[in-house]
Amino acid sequence: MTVEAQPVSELPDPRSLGFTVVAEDDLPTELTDLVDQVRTLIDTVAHTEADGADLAAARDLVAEAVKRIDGERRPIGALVHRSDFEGPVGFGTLTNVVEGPTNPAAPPMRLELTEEGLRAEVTLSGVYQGPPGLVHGGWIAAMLDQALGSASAAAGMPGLTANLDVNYRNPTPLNVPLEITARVTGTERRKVFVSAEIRHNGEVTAEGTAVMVQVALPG
Ligand SMILES: CCCCCCCCCC(=O)SCCNC(=O)CCNC(=O)[C@H](O)C(C)(C)COP(=O)(O)OP(=O)(O)OC[C@H]1O[C@@H](n2cnc3c(N)ncnc32)[C@H](O)[C@@H]1OP(=O)(O)O
Repeated sequence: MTVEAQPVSELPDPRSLGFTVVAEDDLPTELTDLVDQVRTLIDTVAHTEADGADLAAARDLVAEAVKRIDGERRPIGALVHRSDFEGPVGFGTLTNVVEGPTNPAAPPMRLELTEEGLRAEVTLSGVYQGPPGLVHGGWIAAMLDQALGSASAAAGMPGLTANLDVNYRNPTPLNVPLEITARVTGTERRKVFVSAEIRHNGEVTAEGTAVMVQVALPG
């Protein structure tokens, strides 16, 4: 197998396909600060032992906050463009559940380009719990899928996951830094083969491989 990334310049700009695109740098800091605060709220609500009166007061405050910002909404499918990725490979969905910058349900994770592929560090709170003290296996798969798909896209070959294979090698703990790495390992026609790992303290806790299939875009 060989890695034959198509020239990035041949990829269409999603704006030309009718997608709404927001530049990440144009997202108001008030919005990204709010996302961080809501993330804290979710974790706090999930673990609180506050009494009924405080819970009722908090519910009313949250309801008031929702009323304050509810109104015009960006469309489902709106994309965000990261300026640190060159050209068309820098697009992702704004509310992507693993990495979307406006999605408080997403962990605070950001994949960065490296010489061989992509890398991120993330610490998952108890909101992502499966077994006691450990990250849910579905979330492990989701983070690997995101890293695998993004590695293919960052190499100029965006596509959809056709097959995802995950091996859970060791328990993945909550509330500690995790490292995620991913890279393209080969291509065959429209198929892109990718591999990724999650590590804690240098030890692999989970690894995944995927077949991404590049899809023809209308245009
Ligand atoms: C840009 C920002 C980056 C964001 C990263 C996001 C990461 C998240 C990625 C995802 O979660 S994507 C969402 C989950 N995946 C899907 O919803 C995909 C659903 N499946 C499909 O839409 C189609 O099955 C698919 C596009 C994957 C393939 O259908 P096609 O009709 O285009 O392909 P076709 O059946 O002609 O097969 C093309 C090649 O792929 C191979 N293939 C297809 N399905 C496969 C499979 N399941 N496993 C292995 N190989 C497969 C197939 O054998 C063939 O290989 P060959 O070239 O050797 O003939």
